[in-house]
Amino acid sequence: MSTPTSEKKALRHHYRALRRGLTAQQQQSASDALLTHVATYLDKVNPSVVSGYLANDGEIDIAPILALCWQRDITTVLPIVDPNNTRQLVFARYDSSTQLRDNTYGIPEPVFNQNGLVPLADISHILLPLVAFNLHGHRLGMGGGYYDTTLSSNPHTAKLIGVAHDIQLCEDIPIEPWDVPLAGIFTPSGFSSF
Ligand SMILES: Nc1nc2c(c(=O)[nH]1)N(C=O)[C@@H](CNc1ccc(C(=O)N[C@@H](CCC(=O)O)C(=O)O)cc1)CN2
Ligand SMILES: Nc1ncnc2c1ncn2[C@@H]1O[C@H](COP(=O)(O)OP(=O)(O)OP(=O)(O)O)[C@@H](O)[C@H]1O
Repeated sequence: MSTPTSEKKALRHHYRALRRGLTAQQQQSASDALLTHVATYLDKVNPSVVSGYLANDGEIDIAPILALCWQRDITTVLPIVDPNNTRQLVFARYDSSTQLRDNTYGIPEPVFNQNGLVPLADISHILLPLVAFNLHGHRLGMGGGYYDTTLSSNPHTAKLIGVAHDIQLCEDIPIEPWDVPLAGIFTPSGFSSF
């Protein structure tokens, strides 16, 4: 029987393969185009603390965006998969001197250090890596439930903004009760807010 969970699994497989299939040149131009949209947005909203990610598995590379934040004195943080607490993320300060190590999924993340942690409540904007998205603010992530669980079980005021390649647009994303909606999405073709 097809369930939202099994449908999500099949969609994840499809959209992860699509983004991994982009050439290095397509990835580079996607990242360049994204930077121009985000730079305009940063000028407008002047965020205090931005959460990002380090691209993996064909995700669009936002390293230039994080570097731009540093130039503008905007604090940047990265998620850390909490090894002691299933499905929870914590957030650690990230700058050019941050020591990284690979997490359990092979994604680089800051070495856990109590002093470097930034409370979720202090984050103004979270750039969420997506596997697929629709234009109503629904998203499909990697399936760990990390962002959904963290954002639904801890108080926060962060604006949730997805980041994806245009080819990750999918109008039939199954919606489950715990899915936390996005306020907007950046793709190389622009910014949409919902
Ligand atoms: N770059 C990046 N960083 C991120 C995320 C992300 O999606 N992208 N996350 C967003 O949540 C968190 C990590 N969540 C992840 C959840 C599952 C898998 C993953 O590869 N799952 C395997 C199955 C692993 C297993 O259970 O054995 C797979 O689907 O193949 C990766 C990251 C935090 N950091
Ligand atoms: N708020 C929550 N409370 C309890 N379980 C949850 C919650 N959110 C997600 N889960 C669990 O996590 C699993 C993965 O959720 P889902 O398929 O929505 O992941 P995702 O949105 O792709 O992942 P992510 O949030 O990491 O980007 C679900 O099967 C569900 O069991």
